[in-house]
Amino acid sequence: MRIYRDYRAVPATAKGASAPIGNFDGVHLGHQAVIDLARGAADAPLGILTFAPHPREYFAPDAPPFRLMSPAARANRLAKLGVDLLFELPFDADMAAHSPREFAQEVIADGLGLSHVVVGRDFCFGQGRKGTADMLQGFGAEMGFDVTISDLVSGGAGEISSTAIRAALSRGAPREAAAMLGHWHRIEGQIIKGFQRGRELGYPTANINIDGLHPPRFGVYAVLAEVLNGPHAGQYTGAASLGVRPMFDGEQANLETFLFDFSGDLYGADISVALVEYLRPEETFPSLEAFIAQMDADCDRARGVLAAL
Ligand SMILES: Cc1cc2nc3c(=O)[nH]c(=O)nc-3n(C[C@H](O)[C@H](O)[C@H](O)COP(=O)(O)O)c2cc1C
Ligand SMILES: Nc1ncnc2c1ncn2[C@@H]1O[C@H](COP(=O)(O)OP(=O)(O)O)[C@@H](O)[C@H]1O
Repeated sequence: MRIYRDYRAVPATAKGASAPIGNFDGVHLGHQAVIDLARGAADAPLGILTFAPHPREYFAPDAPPFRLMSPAARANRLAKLGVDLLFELPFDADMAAHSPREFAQEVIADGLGLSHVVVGRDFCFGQGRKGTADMLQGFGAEMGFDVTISDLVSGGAGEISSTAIRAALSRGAPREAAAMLGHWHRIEGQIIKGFQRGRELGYPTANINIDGLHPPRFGVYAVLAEVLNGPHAGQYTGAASLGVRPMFDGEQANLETFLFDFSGDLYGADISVALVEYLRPEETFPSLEAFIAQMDADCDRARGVLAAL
């Protein structure tokens, strides 16, 4: 998958793609359906037209974090779906100032040269969100690209949306989130140094920062982990603690993963951690012995959960 960030500098070899437009936060089943429509619509490379940062982050930079995934995690997921060309355009003052017509002309037609575009029925675009899916179809007829308008995909229990997935994660229901995502909810990042306490407790953990991401319910989870690079790259099972570590008066929330049956140095590698089951909230314990006994019990339970998958 090739990634382009400047719509004014897309080479001729990357033009002509068939692409859905959207934020694709989570790359959930609804997103996958529009991606499949774009894949099937034209005999052309499969593209994605998306933005980074998310437009809501641009317009409301101080709002609480809501993203399900970082742009890097989104790119990894899209590459796995067979996307050829990712147009990850910066959402900035220049982009926000495009009227619907200017966006269609300068970005879609001239910049990316898309042959086919797929958007959902509720799609809005351009300055002030004034552009609609029907307007885009009109621009396409004029400017030379086809537009498919997709109906919204619903799951068994209702509409599939990033909002509903966030709500499931906030409740500590990662399986409900996974049913809407079509895959486990994963948190990805680079393994950073913590306070080096874990190894003394017998539970060294691979820590990642969760800044900028929607926080799932804090607590202990059974997890599937993938170390993405470095000498220990591979798949692991584990137990992870998401939160602020009240036992040690932590403040900065992070995700700390203990990998089963592993020892080695993981600092600097990237890890992708899939939340499978919520086991319990974070707690404080009267002694380190009691804390370690609880972590032993957590790991036994997590092994059972993961063995049953
Ligand atoms: C299975 C598991 C359960 C945990 N449960 C708690 C908990 O209930 N309360 C808490 O404060 N920290 C909990 N933690 C986080 C540990 O406090 C943290 O990983 C440890 O202090 C290591 O910190 P460090 O990586 O900064 O050295 C848990 C960690 C694991 C792996
Ligand atoms: N089974 C394991 N699971 C997770 N990390 C491990 C494991 N074994 C060794 N490590 C290494 O130990 C480091 C964590 O040790 P820890 O004492 O918790 O320090 P930190 O506070 O920096 O997280 C990890 O980043 C990794 O390099």
